[in-house]
Amino acid sequence: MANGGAIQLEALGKRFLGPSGEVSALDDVSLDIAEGEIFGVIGRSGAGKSTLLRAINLLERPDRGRVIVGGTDLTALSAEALRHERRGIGMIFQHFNLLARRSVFDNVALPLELAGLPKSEIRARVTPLLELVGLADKAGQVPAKLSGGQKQRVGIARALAAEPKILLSDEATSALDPQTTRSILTLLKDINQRLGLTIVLITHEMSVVREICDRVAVMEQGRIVELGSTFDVLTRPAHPLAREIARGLEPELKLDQLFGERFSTLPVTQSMPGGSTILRITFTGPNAEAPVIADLVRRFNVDLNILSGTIDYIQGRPYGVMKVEVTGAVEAVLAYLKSLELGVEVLGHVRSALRTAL
Ligand SMILES: Nc1ncnc2c1ncn2[C@@H]1O[C@H](COP(=O)(O)OP(=O)(O)OP(=O)(O)O)[C@@H](O)[C@H]1O
Repeated sequence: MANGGAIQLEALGKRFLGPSGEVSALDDVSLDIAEGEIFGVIGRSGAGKSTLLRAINLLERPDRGRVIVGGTDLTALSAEALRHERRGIGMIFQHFNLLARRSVFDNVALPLELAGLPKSEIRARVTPLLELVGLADKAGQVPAKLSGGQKQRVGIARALAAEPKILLSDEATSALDPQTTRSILTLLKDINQRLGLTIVLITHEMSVVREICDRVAVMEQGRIVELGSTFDVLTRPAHPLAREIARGLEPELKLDQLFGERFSTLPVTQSMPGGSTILRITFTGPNAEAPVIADLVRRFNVDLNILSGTIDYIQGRPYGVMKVEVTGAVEAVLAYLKSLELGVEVLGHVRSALRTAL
């Protein structure tokens, strides 16, 4: 089927009756996911991420709207036809969902057994999958003997057994330590590139999104509140929640602890002469790698104290964030930074130590 891994969600709605009344888990959600894309859905607990993911294979049937996968409207299919289409959509889970008594090989073979494939064909499919996920030497082990990362590799191999076009990942790395998370994400990226698989993953960790997603949707109360390339959402978030999540990746700088009661987020006024201003500068665009700090000091003769700085690569593009304390011609500094198309935000102001002492 051409375009088998493309997903179109059209005006999905889903309500649940919870203990405190009706909850709108999906509120008019429309979304196109391209074949071969790694798409992330992020948001707080209860935002509707799982409901959205599970709507893609109709494990959760929406009350309203259409789910079109590879050009086929799943919501219009008979139970039998839906079962068939679902084979094209694999799924992996936070808690792996492996069968404890079955060996690694037999766990991966299970969907093929259920589909009635002959033993020889099952072997011919499972063996290369175990190699793909790096578990060829564990085929005879039971899951209890494996680490969390290895269990998730079994889950991935099992999800791939039916040769799906789409892989849904439901918090697949949430139970893993950061290093194992990284290795699983690397594996998913590898699978995406080698097999051209579309991957839709939900997570509450922006670090996961940053690592592998091409695009990301941010959800809140059943709605998509921000949608864009991972780079754009991380570096230029528009919605307050997206901003908060993106900022969560930056090292925390407690300005009120650093400067005590001299720090204020209120705009600078005449009552605070001689103070300094704290700026957050983001380095993207054509001047992302220009020596801006030295330039500022030279041009405007300001005092500039670097409080924190990070440089990151998102989807292979450099992105830096620096927090600085500027004493002197702040207005001119702000105008200059903006003219360079750098992001700049005033985080607050610090009264001069001298005035406090008086
Ligand atoms: N089967 C259900 N019955 C009743 N309410 C449900 C059911 N499934 C989900 N909900 C509610 O729908 C809303 C969205 O839930 P959902 O699990 O999709 O959110 P989520 O973003 O995946 O959250 P989490 O990260 O905690 O898994 C929540 O308010 C949840 O309590």
